[in-house]
Amino acid sequence: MRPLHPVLAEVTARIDERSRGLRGAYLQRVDAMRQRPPASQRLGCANVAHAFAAMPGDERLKVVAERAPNLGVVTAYNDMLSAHRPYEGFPALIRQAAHAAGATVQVAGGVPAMCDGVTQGQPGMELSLFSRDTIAMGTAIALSHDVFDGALLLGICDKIVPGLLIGALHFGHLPCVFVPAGPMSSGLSNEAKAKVREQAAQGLVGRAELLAAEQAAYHGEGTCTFYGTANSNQMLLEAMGLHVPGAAFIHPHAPLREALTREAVDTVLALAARGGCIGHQVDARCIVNAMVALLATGGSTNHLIHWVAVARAAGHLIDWSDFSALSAVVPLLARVYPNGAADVNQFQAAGGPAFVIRELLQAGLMHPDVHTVVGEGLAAYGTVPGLGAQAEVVRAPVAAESGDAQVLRPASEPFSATGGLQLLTGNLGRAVIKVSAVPADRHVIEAPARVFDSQEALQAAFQAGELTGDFVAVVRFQGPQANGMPELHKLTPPLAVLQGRGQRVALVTDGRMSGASGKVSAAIHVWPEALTGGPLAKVQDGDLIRLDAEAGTLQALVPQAVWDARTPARRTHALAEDAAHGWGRELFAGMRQQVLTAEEGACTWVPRSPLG
Ligand SMILES: O=C(O)[C@H](O)[C@@H](O)[C@H](O)[C@H](O)COP(=O)(O)O
Ligand code: SF4
Repeated sequence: MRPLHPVLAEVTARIDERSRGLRGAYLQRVDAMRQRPPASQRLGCANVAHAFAAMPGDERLKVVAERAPNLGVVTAYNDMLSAHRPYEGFPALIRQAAHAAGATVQVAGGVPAMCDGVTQGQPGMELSLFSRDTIAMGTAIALSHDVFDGALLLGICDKIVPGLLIGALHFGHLPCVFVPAGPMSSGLSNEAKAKVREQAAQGLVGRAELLAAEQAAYHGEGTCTFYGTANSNQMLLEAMGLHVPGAAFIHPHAPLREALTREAVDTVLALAARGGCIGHQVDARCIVNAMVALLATGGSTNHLIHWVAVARAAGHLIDWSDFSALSAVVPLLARVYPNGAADVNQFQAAGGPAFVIRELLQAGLMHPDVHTVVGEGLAAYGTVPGLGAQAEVVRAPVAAESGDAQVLRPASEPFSATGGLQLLTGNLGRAVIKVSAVPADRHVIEAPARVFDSQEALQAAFQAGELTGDFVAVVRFQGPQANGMPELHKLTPPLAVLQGRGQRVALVTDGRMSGASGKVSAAIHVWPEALTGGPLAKVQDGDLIRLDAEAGTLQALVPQAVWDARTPARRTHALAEDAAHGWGRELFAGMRQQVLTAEEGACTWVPRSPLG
């Protein structure tokens, strides 16, 4: 194993340095909570009676008189996400496993979970980003009953894992284990699905054909099989040691899935017995390992927002310059759609997270000496699980070679020498771009601006055949304060059609894209956002815009005096009203008011700093 790469050491050290005060105060609170007596001794009699009133008598005795460990489950089960549908039966299985181990279990609470696939391109998507901190608050409400010796967190998709993690980190004294449910089996490939979408965008196929293709792609229980935000969450939880090793990408109804869930119960009980807790586990090295895992796999751009917020919840301050510094030395080891043709099942079959982690550890590109839920050291996550003779989980080291060199590469011969995510700076603000999914000849785009104040306006211009020649689509007023920073993934098919016709196109927006977005050059998460007078509000149709992912720049090539003389545009009253009403958007007005910038994690619970 090579020594730790100096850039990892340097980035980790600077995170520790800038976070010293925040992290120190956080750990003080964690340790004070850890020193208290067990729940049934520290709460008042009425509290204890209420907490365990509904438990069967023998269990009540165990937890109150015999001080058996009591586990809290926070579940994001619902029928809306194919990924979360399998969770319906998990609590019963977890209860069974806990009883077998002499412990008790209570479902501490449920949290909401939005399916970004259902809301993509719909008004509901404007609640999506804020659902993350709503889930964090729901997790806190569940755990605030304060009668737990450990927690099991059931969640997979986009905002749900970050939300559960942010919430649980505010109970950093607890040992916590995430319990995944696994991916859907492979259906129509993501590339074939995208092709039908582009045909539909051109009117070449009708709704019946498009629906048939979509339903052939999304056809059963489990997480969608592209490498979007949900599956990036799974990869990062493995890299943080917050799953039992190799739990991420096993099908929900595989026999091994049940064994892994049972193992998670034993694991959190053993962690509690050792005095482990999530607050100490998620240290700066753990956060850097997650950042590296994201970069090495071309993971979702949403994690450039969410993991800043997750880090903040544990008292760490990270920013896009940290990601950018790591991206310069972390090789791209995986090509999974949208960064390639394969899906997450093929990624798992080729070696999966275990292969990536083993390769990065060998190359000195991950911290090896970290806390995990199964013990000290990340090497345990370079193994793959299987089912033993007694239906128990057995593990073996992941294969030395990749099972498919088109999907997974060793660190010695990566797909590219740098990670797939790039910071952009310039007179249009700070932004990020995922280059790993963009053809190399589209990494630099210089073309006239076409300015839109909504995604619908761009779609209408496309349908009217107005988007001719080369252009940079500036879609603004999509920031967190404006309308909740929705994903604009519905713009991928029209822009991909135009790119396919040979037009050189790019997107620049203060909004987000989906983790499933890919082949069109997109500078996203631009801040300061247009609503607050940020530079995008000054861009006018015809301005020459240069997006240069190689140089890391995003510029309006407008004479300085002209630029300075411009007054930032304001969105229409109709757009402002639309962003504030309907679909419950009124309920999130407070979050739109106090949300921080994308680079500060779009946190809604942290006071805004004067710079923000
Ligand atoms: O960030 C993400 O990964 C996306 O939000 C993803 O969760 C969402 O479901 C996609 O939009 C679905 O992809 P399609 O819209 O292409 O089906
Ligand atoms: S991956 Fe996206 S579309 Fe699929 S279930 Fe999760 S949130 Fe919904």
